[in-house]
Amino acid sequence: MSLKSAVELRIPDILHAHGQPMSLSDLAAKLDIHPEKADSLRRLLRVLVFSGCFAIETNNNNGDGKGEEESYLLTPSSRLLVRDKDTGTSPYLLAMLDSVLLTPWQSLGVWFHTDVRTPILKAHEMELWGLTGKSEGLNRMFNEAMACDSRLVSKWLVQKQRQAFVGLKSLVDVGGGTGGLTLTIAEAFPWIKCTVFDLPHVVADAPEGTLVNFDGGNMFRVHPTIRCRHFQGEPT
Ligand SMILES: C[S@@+](CC[C@H](N)C(=O)[O-])C[C@H]1O[C@@H](n2cnc3c(N)ncnc32)[C@H](O)[C@@H]1O
Repeated sequence: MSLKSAVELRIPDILHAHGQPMSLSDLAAKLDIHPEKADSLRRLLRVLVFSGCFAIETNNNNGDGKGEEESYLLTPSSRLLVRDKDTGTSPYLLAMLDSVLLTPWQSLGVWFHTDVRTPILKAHEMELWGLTGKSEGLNRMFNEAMACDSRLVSKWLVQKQRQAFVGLKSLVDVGGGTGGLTLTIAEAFPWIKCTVFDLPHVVADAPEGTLVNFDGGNMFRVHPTIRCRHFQGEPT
């Protein structure tokens, strides 16, 4: 939850934009937090330094051990939290730490005594993809989370695994979300007719005017005629 707070406060973006170690006082000023919370900010950052999310530098401007000030900087893991088109994974982190996914943990022990299929179903009386179909905000949050996760690997896939696409004329990404992965494939291999198949409320949130066709339906009821399928994650 400390990391979630840091992402909500956009600390990774601020440290990234600063371009050099940032002092606690500069960071507090930039965040515009309540003056009484400066020490709480220092404690929050300490926790995240301890877990390797941020690094700390101590500057002694006078060289006499007095007037030392801590400065913070990104590490390789927190660099992945900078909101960036290709590698930013903040949307994924925020979705995974959203109350809709944390609430089921509160009744995990009880769930073991029941015949209910998943802890999410037990807590919300509906599976995750049903819940996203009922709330536009939740739908968008999860679609962005899935897309940023896919973007992280999509460049590697089309550059390092090109042979997997040789000879393909068409491809359907079943459960392909809003096309985070398939858009990269379509741009890299424009001769492949790419389609994303996902639930209607998900494809409704997909970008328009791209090289990818979007088709909405339930994968357990509709079986498109295709020669290559991409699956990610467990079917619900
Ligand atoms: C782990 S996510 C995969 C996300 C995707 N690979 C991307 O890049 O965004 C699983 C996807 O399966 C979809 N899904 C779940 N149940 C489905 C069903 N019955 N029919 C079609 N799609 C379904 C969800 O809507 C979700 O987008």
